[in-house]
Amino acid sequence: MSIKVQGLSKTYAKQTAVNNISFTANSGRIVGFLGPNGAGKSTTMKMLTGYLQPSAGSVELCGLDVQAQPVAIKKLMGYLPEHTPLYTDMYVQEFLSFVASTYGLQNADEKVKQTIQKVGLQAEQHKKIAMLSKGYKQRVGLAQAIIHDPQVLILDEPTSGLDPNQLTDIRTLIKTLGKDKTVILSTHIMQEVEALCDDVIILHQGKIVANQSLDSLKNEQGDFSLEQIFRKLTASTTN
Ligand SMILES: Nc1ncnc2c1ncn2[C@@H]1O[C@H](COP(=O)(O)OP(=O)(O)OP(=O)(O)O)[C@@H](O)[C@H]1O
Repeated sequence: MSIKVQGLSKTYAKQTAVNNISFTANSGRIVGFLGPNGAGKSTTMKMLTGYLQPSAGSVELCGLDVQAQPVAIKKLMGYLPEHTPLYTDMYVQEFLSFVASTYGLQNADEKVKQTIQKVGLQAEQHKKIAMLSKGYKQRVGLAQAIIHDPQVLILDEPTSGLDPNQLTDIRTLIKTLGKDKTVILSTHIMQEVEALCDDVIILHQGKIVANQSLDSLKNEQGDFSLEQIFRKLTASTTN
């Protein structure tokens, strides 16, 4: 099992953003992490990657505790945050070489070249990151997440800001990556979930309201579209 989350909670001051959630995810599966704005998706993803300390509960990636082994964890997983913190004064190639060096990668130049090709940054590689359009900055974010070939990929809204052509390219890439990795991705685009995901976790007000394969969720809910199912499961306001 690549990801094991048990009793995970996060409270910011008085607000409970994530409320005692547990789930697992396996290699070779792409998990869609869905929920309305403010449901707790980004907060959960930050805890999965060790960037945020949970208020309670634990996360294991490939058998390692995220809090106890933060350095080992970084090598196992790639993370594309919602707002990618890029070194915007660096050139694309220079930045990716820097990232490769932080992982101590062998054949770093070759890895940088391959990654630039994978995410379609060839034409932009000699530009400063600050000069790139939003969609291309997103590609640099994705490149830094995959350059070390991690077993687990956590992608927070990976296709936000991409034009329709870029969307197709990046979805194809994520689908390919998902064949031998565990991918958790958040998105608000139901079409994307249909196109990419094997499994779906829906969060609502910090709690899990659905956690199953996409097929079983759709079968269970009869003739409803995924959008209708999402609305039904996230309609109540109990807080
Ligand atoms: N640093 C913070 N301090 C206080 N509250 C926070 C902080 N970060 C997030 N929250 C709150 O926690 C809740 C969950 O936020 P989170 O960003 O995890 O939601 P989300 O599901 O990713 O939303 P979106 O789809 O809008 O990106 C929200 O109510 C948010 O206002």
